[in-house]
Amino acid sequence: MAKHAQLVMGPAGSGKSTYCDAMRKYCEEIKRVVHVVNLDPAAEVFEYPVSVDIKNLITVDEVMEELEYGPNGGLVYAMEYLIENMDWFTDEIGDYDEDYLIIDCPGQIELYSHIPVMRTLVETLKQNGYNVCAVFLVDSQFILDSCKFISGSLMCLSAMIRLEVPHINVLTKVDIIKRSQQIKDIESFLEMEVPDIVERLDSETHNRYHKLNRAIGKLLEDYSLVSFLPLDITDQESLNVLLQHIDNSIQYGEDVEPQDPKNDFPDEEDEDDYDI
Ligand SMILES: Nc1nc2c(ncn2[C@@H]2O[C@H](COP(=O)(O)OP(=O)(O)OP(=O)(O)O)[C@@H](O)[C@H]2O)c(=O)[nH]1
Ligand SMILES: [Mg+2]
Repeated sequence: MAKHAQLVMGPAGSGKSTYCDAMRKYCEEIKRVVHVVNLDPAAEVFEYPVSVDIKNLITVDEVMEELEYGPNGGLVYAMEYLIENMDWFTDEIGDYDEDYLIIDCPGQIELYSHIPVMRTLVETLKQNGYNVCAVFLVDSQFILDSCKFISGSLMCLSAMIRLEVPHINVLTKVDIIKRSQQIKDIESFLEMEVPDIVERLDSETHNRYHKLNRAIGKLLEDYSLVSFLPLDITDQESLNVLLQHIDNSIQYGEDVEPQDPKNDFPDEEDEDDYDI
């Protein structure tokens, strides 16, 4: 039987560890046996029980002390050390062969952009029989205008292209957006077609960038990338919809009906939006 894992990635503070805990709790409620793997060698406090912890292999503090690296260099060194010790990782996850893994990654963006750590990790998981879904989290507050939206989308695209596994982009902290009355701004981005986003971008940038705006728009359109699933972790139904998308992408379970992420925005006035 195929094994299944979510690789939870995204920039610093985007809500990865909070998501891992919320998703773990939700999975436990629906009687799915899950284990959370911590791959952040600088993490200090955990909300979730840690089943596999990179800190048992190496910590950023050790690297900083012994090699006199700074925190970012220390993190990169520790992740490269993990890659050189993939046997350790394979042994550790081997204890949870039957179960679903949720893997909490560090937030340094260079891990996703220009060093091959995540790619090697994904390859190792695949070799061990795992179907992996990349769950890429972006803080919803960072896509509230078209420039940020485009840069967030390109960040997701770069991770997606490097990993070559099913990929789901998630907008986190929607509970905050709901409270601050900015939900309509986010909704308008999620509903917008790429040409409209480019038009909006044009109106916010100098003429000399318009050609570039269109080229970026085409890139995003070609990869069908402007697709985010909004997540309000205070709403069980929001977690349910996201989990169904992830399950569907990695063929977990048999009766999962796919839905268009753009239609799944959690709407306080219309709870029926979530009915599947
Ligand atoms: N209200 C709200 N706060 C959130 C949510 N997700 C995360 N936070 C808060 O955002 C901060 C960062 O969350 P983390 O889960 O630590 O983010 P992270 O991506 O794991 O951060 P790094 O590991 O440092 O990259 C914390 O203060 C969380 O409590 C959310 O869905 N809603
Ligand atoms: Mg974290």
